[in-house]
Amino acid sequence: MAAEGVAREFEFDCRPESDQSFGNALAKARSGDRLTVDDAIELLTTGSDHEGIDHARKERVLEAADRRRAAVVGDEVTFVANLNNNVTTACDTGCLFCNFKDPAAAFESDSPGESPGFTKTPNESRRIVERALNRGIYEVTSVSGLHPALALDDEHRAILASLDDPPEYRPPEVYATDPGTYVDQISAMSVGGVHVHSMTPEEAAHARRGTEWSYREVYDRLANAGLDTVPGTAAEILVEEVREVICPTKIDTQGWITAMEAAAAAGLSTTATIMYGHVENEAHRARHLKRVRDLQDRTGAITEFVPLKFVHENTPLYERGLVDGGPDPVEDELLIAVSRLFLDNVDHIQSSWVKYGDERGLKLLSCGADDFMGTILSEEITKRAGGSFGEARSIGEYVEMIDAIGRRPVERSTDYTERRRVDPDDPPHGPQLGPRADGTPLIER
Ligand SMILES: C[S@@+](CC[C@H](N)C(=O)[O-])C[C@H]1O[C@@H](n2cnc3c(N)ncnc32)[C@H](O)[C@@H]1O
Ligand SMILES: Nc1c(NC[C@H](O)[C@H](O)[C@H](O)CO)[nH]c(=O)[nH]c1=O
Ligand SMILES: N[C@@H](Cc1ccc(O)cc1)C(=O)O
Ligand code: SF4
Repeated sequence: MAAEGVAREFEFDCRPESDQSFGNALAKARSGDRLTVDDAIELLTTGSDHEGIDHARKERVLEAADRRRAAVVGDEVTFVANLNNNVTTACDTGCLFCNFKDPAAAFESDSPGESPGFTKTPNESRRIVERALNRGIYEVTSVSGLHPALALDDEHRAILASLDDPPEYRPPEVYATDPGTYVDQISAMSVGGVHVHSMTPEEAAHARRGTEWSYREVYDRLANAGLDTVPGTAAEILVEEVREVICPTKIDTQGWITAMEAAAAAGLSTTATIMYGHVENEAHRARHLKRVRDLQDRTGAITEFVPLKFVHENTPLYERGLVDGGPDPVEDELLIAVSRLFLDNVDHIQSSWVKYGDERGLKLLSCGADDFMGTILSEEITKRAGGSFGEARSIGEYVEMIDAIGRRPVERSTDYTERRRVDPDDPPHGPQLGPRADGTPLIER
């Protein structure tokens, strides 16, 4: 384990410096002017002309963001009744911030011992979604490792099998469990009117490897199979010098943007994320926000922005001493606030109780965030990285927490087009927007 204070310093080209002043940046933020990257650097650092955070200035940034949130979306706090159903943990991509993955070799039929993670067949996925639908959920989120046997569809499988040296491909027969194709999994999960939120840009890249297919072709076929919206993870930090350190074999910034544009062109709306608090600095965060805002100017397809705090405990970045922890709470607050102020074209900013816990997650709802994520019912990414805030929230817990901070609890659909205000004084509380939801509580405690 890395001891405190021994984290390696990186010689990045991009430094948190600017020609702007904190005062000017704050004035622009308050009056609703579109912010520049330099403005964002000033706000994220509370002034790049001095070391450390100025707490009085920080409060001014948070206050401006909270006001902006109130002006854009009012006092509603939304949440979704959803299920996470990740298909497989097999992944050889080797991102240094990730402990969700297991080496694919551990899943081969002749591998000794039990494999540490899981791979589900399409039938298993269907049964899991069916059961959750009966409990009232209406969204399934599915993000997975890049299993070497996963191909887009049968045609893609045949192409990969015919290549002399196929990229990251091994036939399903090699493995103890066949995950089927992406199209098999999506159509299996697309049952009973559930909304399928799946196929990140990284997964879409895996679904076209070894072919000349465009991302548009891939997302068109997936949409035909029942895909509804796309999670904008795999964004991490959209600056090459950071990706080279934390995820050197992942798609690059341009690849991520191309995939997101293709999803939008295929008629799918998306979320967008940032995974922050590892080796990057405030100038990288600011540039990332600019790339997301530019993308949204072109597509208008991003329904929400999701800041993901880096959870460090069990990750190679931490174990190898490249970082000595994740972001501190002040950085979380400023990141949420500046996301709200900078992304003037994205309506919703999510606070993740999985990453921050309830107490900090609620605080972030007063720093610019207005969405409190989903019930999820199962969680593996953060848990495996060392997070400990649990795997589910009930509608009752949502209502109680949101009411306690004086805001209005609202159940929403994935794309926010359907919304239902929940009356805190009329329990019991259960989901009502799902195709089989009848208001029965999702989780009995
Ligand atoms: C685990 S991957 C699964 C989907 C797919 N393999 C991909 O990379 O897009 C989904 C996302 O989880 C997030 N993630 C992984 N490990 C994390 C960690 N230790 N802390 C915070 N977020 C993490 C990353 O943002 C990553 O893009
Ligand atoms: N922030 C996290 C999420 N957010 C996704 C939501 O649950 C939901 O799918 C989305 O808002 C679309 O409606 N999911 C996680 O599993 N972990 C997070 O940290
Ligand atoms: N699965 C991601 C979170 C996520 C999922 C879907 C989204 O649309 C956005 C974010 C994580 O836990 O880190
Ligand atoms: S972040 Fe995704 S691609 Fe990277 S190692 Fe983890 S599961 Fe694999």
